[in-house]
Amino acid sequence: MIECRHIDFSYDSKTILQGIDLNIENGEFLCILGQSGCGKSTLLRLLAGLERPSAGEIRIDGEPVDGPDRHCSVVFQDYSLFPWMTTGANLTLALHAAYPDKNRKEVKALAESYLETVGLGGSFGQYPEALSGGMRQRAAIARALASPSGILLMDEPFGALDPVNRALLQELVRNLHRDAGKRRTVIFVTHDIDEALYLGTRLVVFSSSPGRIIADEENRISRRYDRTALFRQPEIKALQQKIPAAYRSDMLERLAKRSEVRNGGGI
Ligand SMILES: Nc1ncnc2c1ncn2[C@@H]1O[C@H](COP(=O)(O)OP(=O)(O)OP(=O)(O)O)[C@@H](O)[C@H]1O
Repeated sequence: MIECRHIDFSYDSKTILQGIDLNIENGEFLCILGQSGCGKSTLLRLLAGLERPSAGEIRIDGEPVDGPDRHCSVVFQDYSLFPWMTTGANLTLALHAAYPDKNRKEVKALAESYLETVGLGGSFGQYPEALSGGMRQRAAIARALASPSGILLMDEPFGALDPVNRALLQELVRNLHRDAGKRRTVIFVTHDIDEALYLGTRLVVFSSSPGRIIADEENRISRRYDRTALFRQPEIKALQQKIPAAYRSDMLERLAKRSEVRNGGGI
């Protein structure tokens, strides 16, 4: 379980996140939405232990996060692979760390099976630059899955993909999450509300300047239907209204504040 208690975060004097209280249960697929610059990636960096909160505390399974965290693996939009290593070597590196008792042959077989899982069988000896964007992102997902961490942090992982590859990878990640049950928690940043509704069992919306949680919605039916049927459900249609409404009210609030400041300043 991940607990964020009253998290504040600033860069220099600029407050990026303010008062984030968020508990995430094992097995959740939490999608984070919000305008550009509202601090979504910053929260992922805090969860991964790559930054530390200015105030508040993050705990994973009861332990405070105070450095790069072994519970988390990360997939970014720009394909988180080492470009100087083959796809296979990218995976075996993660696997050697995860399974120090396995020999080279066993680790290689395991890496090949992860590549197979994401539809990349046969790409073990290829370098990332020889793969298409969609293939690189599959390999990055395979590497994240190969690490023993139960928490997968995904930062707009499909943002650079064409619609067909995007849909295929959504399917892949959704199935992998469903099959892992409570063993895999996913925290997924996206700008795409429909992607969040298809993948997420819970959707959180951040306000901007500073980032605060302005909506927190459960999506109880996300795993019950295929894509076409899901988007016909009244619950999903309601969320398709509710989520943009949260964005709109945040924007109106900020515009109102700005005009208050202007009027106060006599402009
Ligand atoms: N290293 C840094 N130094 C100073 N400010 C930073 C740094 N990294 C990010 N910021 C600022 O922090 C704020 C939040 O950035 P972050 O990347 O978390 O936003 P985001 O919601 O993920 O945005 P996007 O949707 O565009 O990816 C932005 O205003 C950004 O300019």
